[in-house]
Amino acid sequence: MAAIPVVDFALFVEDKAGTDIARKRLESLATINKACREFGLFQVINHGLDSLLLSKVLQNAHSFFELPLEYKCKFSTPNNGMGFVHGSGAKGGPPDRKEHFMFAAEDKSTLWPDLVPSFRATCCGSVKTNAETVRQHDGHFVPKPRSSRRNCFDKNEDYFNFLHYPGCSDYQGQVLAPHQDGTIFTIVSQLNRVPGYQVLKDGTWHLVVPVENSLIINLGDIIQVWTNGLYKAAVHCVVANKKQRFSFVYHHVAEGKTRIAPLPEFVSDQPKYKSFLQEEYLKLRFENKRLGNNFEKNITIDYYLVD
Ligand SMILES: O=C(O)CCC(=O)C(=O)O
Ligand SMILES: [Fe+2]
Repeated sequence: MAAIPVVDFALFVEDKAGTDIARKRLESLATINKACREFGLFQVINHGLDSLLLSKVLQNAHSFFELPLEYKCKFSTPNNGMGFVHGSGAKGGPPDRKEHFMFAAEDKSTLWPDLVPSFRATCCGSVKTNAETVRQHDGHFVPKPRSSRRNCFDKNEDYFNFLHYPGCSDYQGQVLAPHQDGTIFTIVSQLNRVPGYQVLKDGTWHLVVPVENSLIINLGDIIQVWTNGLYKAAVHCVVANKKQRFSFVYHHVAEGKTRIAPLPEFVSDQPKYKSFLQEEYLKLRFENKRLGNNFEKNITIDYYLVD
């Protein structure tokens, strides 16, 4: 079975010179490049996200999801998909066996659960450190469009999601349906290291074993379009585990008005995708889900394929 690489990001920040470190950096970049083409995903260690902060995030997730459903539902905002969501999953497909709390990095209107006093501060702290990690490392795997570089990341429209998958003793199937993220990329922390996250490659599902203090970097649709299909948006799902599982997921998106299209340096023949706005694609996906369209009709990036 093909192994999913674990890349050490410390290599890129260490203030060291020399041929040995230069060689290791090049090797890691080659590993990342291969993983992005094959899986659309790799794991990283020494990523700059403080393990103490992540353990606080886990404590908060425990405290919040243990609260009664009735209380948690007060934090639902169905018109924008943010806040607390119980279950969900596309209509016509199996329901997802999970609950989550989603918030946008810059959204001041988020309602925070008062019964978990440190929830908000921990979340906001993680926004900052995630953003720093991205700034430091995204150049190793994100081919940024030169023309729109300036406006693409100026405005932070990123969003975060806490997920809780209750332990399943009588069910072994998927608890989060297979999908690709409509983002540039997504950073997943398998908070309590309970396995479940799987990625599809050549028709086979591969478990992404949670290595201590690691994060999953999973490429989204936007990188697939920018690279004209060279890099894959990871097809991923979560399968049931006897133990409850917590994850913390950071969705990194381009500024809404960014026009997304294959970058010229990746197009040798024909562009495979038509151009679109990042916000238009996210809205289309959300509306499609909200209106309960058929499972088969889920909007994916194939919607923009050139005929
Ligand atoms: O819970 C996980 O590990 C993955 C969640 C996920 O794929 C998502 O939020 O898009
Ligand atoms: Fe996802």
